Amino acid sequence: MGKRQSWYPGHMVATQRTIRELAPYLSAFIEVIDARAPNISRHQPLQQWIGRTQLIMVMNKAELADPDATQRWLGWFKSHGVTALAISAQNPRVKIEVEKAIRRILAPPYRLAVVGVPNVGKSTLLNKMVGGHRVMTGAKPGITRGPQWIRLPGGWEWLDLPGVVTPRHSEDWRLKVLGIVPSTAEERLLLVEKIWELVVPQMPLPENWRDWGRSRGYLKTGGVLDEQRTADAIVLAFQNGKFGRVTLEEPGEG
Ligand SMILES: Nc1nc2c(ncn2[C@@H]2O[C@H](COP(=O)(O)OP(=O)(O)OP(=O)(O)O)[C@@H](O)[C@H]2O)c(=O)[nH]1
Repeated sequence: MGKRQSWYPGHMVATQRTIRELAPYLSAFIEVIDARAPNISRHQPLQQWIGRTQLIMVMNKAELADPDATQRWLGWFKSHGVTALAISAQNPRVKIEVEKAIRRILAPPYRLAVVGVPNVGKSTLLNKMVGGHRVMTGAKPGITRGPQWIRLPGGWEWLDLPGVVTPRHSEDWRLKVLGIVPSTAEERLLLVEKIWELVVPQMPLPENWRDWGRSRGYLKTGGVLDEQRTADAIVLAFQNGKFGRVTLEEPGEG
């Protein structure tokens, strides 16, 4: 219980202060969200923290999301006056796509920072945007990891800041399914039921997830199914898109 309440609050206070202080010097904040859960993977207070600085919503891991749902989300953001784009940070063309989108709405110099909840692909995106220019500073205790500017030709200035913010609904099963909030082994035995309900209609899969585990040979001594190993494997496979492209929330749901 205690662990749930103290989802690194000290870190959050520091992040909020850093973001508030930096906002006036930046052209835009790039908020990376998970395209499979674009609302609950947002950090709602961010808009308020950054004041009048532009917010660009980047729906990452789009290749894992339902493409029709992604279109609905892009339309929803547009209708709410929010600049949004759907990307795959692992795609080799991502730098070109993101730069093009930014050029459309901002003028140089482009002073940008990437923020977002854990595991949405912030580092992957930043590394793609700055190529080999990223300055790695130690994240170990005792080594200060402050924000650093990475200046590139063409007026691109990326701020390498430890921009992790916390998800608001940290108990939401969807954030656990996506690996944004860590799940316990026990929770994964419940998450697997939800995943199975979602993916069975889309894929040729056995009706019961346990049969999937048996077919993979996830057995303990004596031939008994290893439920935990099966559940862990299913959660991981879902996160990596092995059970198809699934979006977990629709615009306007809540
Ligand atoms: N399938 C897929 N995986 C991605 C994509 N972008 C990042 N990842 C993976 O998602 C995981 C998290 O990526 P990171 O770039 O470390 O995410 P982060 O937001 O910096 O994570 P924190 O350091 O926890 O804040 C890694 O395993 C990446 O390889 C994407 O577009 N598609």
